[in-house]
This record gives sequence, structure tokens and C-alpha cells, in this order.
Amino acid sequence: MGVDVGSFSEDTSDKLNAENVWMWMIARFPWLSVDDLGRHVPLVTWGSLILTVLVCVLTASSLSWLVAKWAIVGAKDRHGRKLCLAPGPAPWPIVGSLLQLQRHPHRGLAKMGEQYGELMTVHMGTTPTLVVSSPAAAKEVLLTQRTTFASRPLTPTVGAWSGGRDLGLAPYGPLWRKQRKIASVQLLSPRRMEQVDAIQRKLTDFLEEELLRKGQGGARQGEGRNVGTKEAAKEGNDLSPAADPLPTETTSSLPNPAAAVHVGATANVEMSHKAGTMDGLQPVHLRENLFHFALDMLAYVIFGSPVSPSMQHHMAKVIATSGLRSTMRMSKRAQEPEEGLEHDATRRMSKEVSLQTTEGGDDVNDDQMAKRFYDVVLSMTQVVGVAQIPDFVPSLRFRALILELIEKRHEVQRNVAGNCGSSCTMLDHHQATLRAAGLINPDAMVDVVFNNLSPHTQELGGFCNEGRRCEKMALLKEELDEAIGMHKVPSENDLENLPYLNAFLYETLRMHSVAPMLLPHLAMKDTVVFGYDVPAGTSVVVNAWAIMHDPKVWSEPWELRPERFIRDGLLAEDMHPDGKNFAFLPFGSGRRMCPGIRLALTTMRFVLSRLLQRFDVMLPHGIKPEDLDLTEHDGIVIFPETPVPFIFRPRSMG
Ligand code: HEM
Repeated sequence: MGVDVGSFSEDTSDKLNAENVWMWMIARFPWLSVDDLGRHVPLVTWGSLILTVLVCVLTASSLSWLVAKWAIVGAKDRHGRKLCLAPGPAPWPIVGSLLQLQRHPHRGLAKMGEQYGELMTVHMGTTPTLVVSSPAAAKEVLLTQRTTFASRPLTPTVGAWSGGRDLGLAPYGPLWRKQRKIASVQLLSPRRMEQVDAIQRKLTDFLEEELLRKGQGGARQGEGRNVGTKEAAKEGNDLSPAADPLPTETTSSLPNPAAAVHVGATANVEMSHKAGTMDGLQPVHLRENLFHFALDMLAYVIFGSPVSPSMQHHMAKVIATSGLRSTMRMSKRAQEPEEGLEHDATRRMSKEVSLQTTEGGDDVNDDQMAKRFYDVVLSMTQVVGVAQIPDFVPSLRFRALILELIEKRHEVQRNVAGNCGSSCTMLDHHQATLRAAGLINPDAMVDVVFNNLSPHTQELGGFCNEGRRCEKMALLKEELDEAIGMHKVPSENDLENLPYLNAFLYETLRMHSVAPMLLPHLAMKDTVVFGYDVPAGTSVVVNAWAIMHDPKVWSEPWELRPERFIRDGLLAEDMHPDGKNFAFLPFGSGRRMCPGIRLALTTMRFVLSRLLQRFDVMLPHGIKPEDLDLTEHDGIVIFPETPVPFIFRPRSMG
């Protein structure tokens, strides 16, 4: 049958019948005509395509329902007994509910929890996971049944990373117990914390100096270029210590974590562009400085010395101003012009001095080592999550780097003055000086761990511009000024007794939970939680974020209200993050609770109080609180994706 598509008139639409619709479609899409099958192959193709898609969709959806039914309703235990699993969304084949979780799984799961309740079964890929979202259920899993849930799932990522042999991700068993004991009794013991205290003070002094220097435009050569411009943000070095080069040719290749995470984030670019100076002071990104601070602390605890080039530069200054300077002058006079000697000496030392350096150390390697250290720590925070997506690249990089750092540390140990006798090199002396200055940790974690492991296990190998936030800042300062004053370096004892400072810290940990879903746990045997079966091997995620933002648990959970942690003018004892209050779990609870809680709290209290003593912290002119993009960076550890520029005005100026 021929159809005169050319003569088809749209006016025939008043007769809305199948024939008209068909003719209208043929007028629009002539290839739909079946006049000449040979010529109109597309119709057949489209037809089969549509049919195929339909079949696929139907099959997938019935399959997913079948799987859901099998997984949730019809699941049976080893003895064929029907299991009653916690309710949850029907999973899709292969991906389970991963697509519904979107970018921030803790938020996605909190939303699902509103529908399914405090215990739900969610498929992370093909793995059924029990998600816990209430204080009572968290208590049941982390405390009452703490041994049953004390293990960690061995995901492909964890397997590739460390084979599950590291403390944080190891399955519950003898190796984990041994590591945990070393961590609690030796590495993070009160005695060790005193040693860490000394380096913490030095690093905080350095942090303050850096904030001051950068705020004043950055004195070092090459710094401050493009600051606050779109170009700088695009380069990834805008306002950050990534633009923190050692002088001249040793420009650091240290990554800007912001750039690594989100190069040129629009908000960042716009904000940096808008950020104006204030009282002649430049805005500074605190986040990067704190990131470097924390990693230097970590590197000190683990490898015995900070790793960032800027810190090494600082260490070099210690040497250059020590007795060794004259030795250096003498030994290098023949090669160096007198003018600018000190600067050159400092620079040269900064090349030579680092934990990794062997004699004649090379700055490029040091910089690369630091870059890799920052890089892998950052990637660690992104990869180890509930979404079990294997990413082998960072894990292999991580292993190689750690092995290299351990080897270098052994080298340092061999070279430490005293061991080398008459063959002591200049570097040995430098390291002895750093040790004396407390900049090389005599008991680095690698040493402790290696001394403790048997040969067998070794083989296994707040900002303030206006309004209520200002009030809170003022309250913090008032408390600090009254109790300690502006100049005294506070002791841990001083700080523990400041209710508002601690309450402020706790409230921040509640609102911006660093590890929002703790680390994943694993059921080691079949058990029952609140009437629901939990078969052995089930992954368990405690959504601490959901609990800490639940309006049934916390009134006005989105409001920053440190006062909620204070009772009768004192810090409420039952509101400590020590794992006893299951509504407030920033460090987890039970067997796998964070062993670093003391170090973390001490460090945060100290840094916060020192910054408050020294600076008025505010947003730059032209930036309002509502301009800020506080979107969380995705990964198992949460921090703001876009660094916020602050003005650090020395209080002496005010
Ligand atoms: C604000 C800082 C910190 C927060 C919020 C934090 C939070 C956490 C959380 C939530 C867990 C998981 C608990 C669980 O799965 O039930 C954890 C585990 C862990 N944390 Fe921390 N942590 C912090 C700092 C530190 C520090 C400074 C160290 C060490 C120096 C550390 C070492 C560990 C280790 C080794 C584990 C694994 C413990 C195990 O599985 O047995 N953390 N942390």
C-alpha cells in the first residue's frame, strides 16, 4: 500500500484515530513506512532495538526483583532455614544500590534509613550490607555484640592495598591484636604522647609562621604569584602551600590537595577571584596548611621526621643557625661566594636534610617523595570506602612508597651520629642536630613496629564576619584569654579544662564527622540483631553521620550549637566522644574504636587554641558566608572539597 506522505495534512488531526496518528508519524519519520522493506531497513532495525531494550529492561527489572526477593525475603542460612533480613531497597543486578547512593553514601544511606529504619539491608554492589542508623542499634553492634562485629571486610581494594594486614583494615585475629597492642601500649601511649607533644609545638609554631608569612604576601621567592586569580586557581596553586616552593630551582612539586581532588572547582575559582585583601593581609587557605601539618605529624610519628619540603626547609634553618653553620662555612667557603652564603647554606641544607636523604641527597627525590606521600595519603582517603570498587593503582603506589620510606629510615638509623664513628659524614652530623632539636623522632613507628614484629610477621610484610558565628568566636577567645592569656603556650591540662573550646570541637566533630560511616565492620558469625538475621560474612556499616544528624536524637542538628555539650557551665561528662555515648560517635566505639583519639583531640585542641591566641580569623572582604561552598569531598574521610580562604590577622594588629 502506497502512502502519499507529501499530501498528508496536519488538519486531519481532528479525527484522532490510529490511522491518522500513523500517517502523521510517517509524515514526520518517513523511514517508518513499510512500503519497501528493502529500502526501509531502519524500521526493522529500530523495531528490534526497541524490542531488545524492552526485553532487557523487563528482564533486568524482574531479575532485580527476583534477586531482591531471594536476597532479602527468601535468603536462607546454611541449614536451609529461611532468614529474616532487615528490610531495604531492591538491589539492581551487579550494582545493587550503589547508584542510589550517589556521591556521598552517608547522606544517601541516611535518606534510605528514613524509609527503611534503623537497620536496613543495602546491597553495595553484590555484597549485602547491614546499615545501622540509630544509637540503640549502634550500641547493639559495637558494644553488646562487639566481638561478633569486630572484623573488617576484605574488599578487593583492601586486599590489593595491604592484604588486610594493616591495623585499620585487618580482620579480627592474632595479627590485628598484636598491632593494636603495639599501637595502644607503645605508639600512642601517654609517654609517647609527651614526645609527640614536643614536635606538635614545633609544627604549630611553624604553622603560625606560615600563616603569618603567607598572609603578608609570602616572603619566599616565587611565592604569591597569581595569588587570588583565576589563573592561579587553574594552575592548582592558588593561595595554597602548593605554591610553597623551596627557593629558586627546587620549586616543590608537592600536590595541591585541592587541585588533586577537584582542579579548578568553580566555587574555588570564583571565591579566590573575589577574595580581597584586608588590612593589607592576603587570604590564606587554612585547609592546605592544616593538611600539611597533619601529614607532617603523621610522618613524624610513623617515619621519624616530617616530610614536606617547607618543613624540611624549616629544619634546615635550625641547622643553619646551629653550631654547624660555621663548620659549613669553612667547608664550603672555597666553593661559594661570601655574599648570600647563609641563604645558600640554608638552601643546600634543605636539599641535604631529610629523613630520606643519603649523603649527597638530591632535592628532586625528596620533593618527589613528599609529593608521593601526600598523594597516597589523599588517595587512601578516597579509595577505602563502602563502595567496593577496586582501584589497584594507588594501593600499589602506596606499598612501593611505604617500602621505600622504611628502607630510607633504616638508612637514617644506620647513619645517626655515634653509629658511624670515624666515618661520620656531614649528613650524620646534621641528623644528630635534628635529633637534638627534636625534629627527628627517636622512636618512629616503623622502628617500634619492626622491633616488635616477629621475623615471621615482618616477612608478611569557623570563620567570623558577622552575626552568631562571631559570637561563638568571641566566646572561644574570651574563655581562652581569661584562663590562659594571649601569650602562654597552653598545656594539655589547661586545654582539657576549657568547656567552650572542647564543646566547640565536639560540635564540629558532630556536624562534620571526619569518618562519617566509621570503617566497615564484618559479622564473624551468624547472629540476630533486633530480631533480624545477620549471616556471617555480612558487611556492617554504622552510619554515624546519620545518627549525629538525626533530629530525633539531636535538636536542630544542622545548627552549630556548642552549648549542647555543656551542662551547668561544665563539659557534660556523658557527651565525650570516647565511644560510650552512642549518639555521638566521631571515633567509633568498641573493639575497633579509633586508637588515635587522644592524639587527635590533643592536637586539635592545641592547634585551635594557638591560632585563636595569635590571630583574628575572618573571611576576606567581598566573601560572604553564603558564598562559601562547603561541599564535602567524597571518600571515607570527609573534608571541604573547596578550600576556604581566610584572613589571619595577628591579634597584635587589632
Ligand atoms: C579527628 C581525628 C580522627 C577521627 C575523627 C578518627 C576516627 C576514626 C574512626 C571513626 C575509626 C573507625 C572506628 C570503627 O570502625 O569503629 C578510626 C579508626 C582508626 N583510627 Fe582514627 N580518627 C582520627 C585520628 C586518628 C589518629 C590521629 C590516628 C593515629 C595516629 C588514628 C588511627 C586509627 C586507627 C589505627 C584506626 C583503626 C583501628 C582498628 O581498626 O582497630 N586515627 N578512626
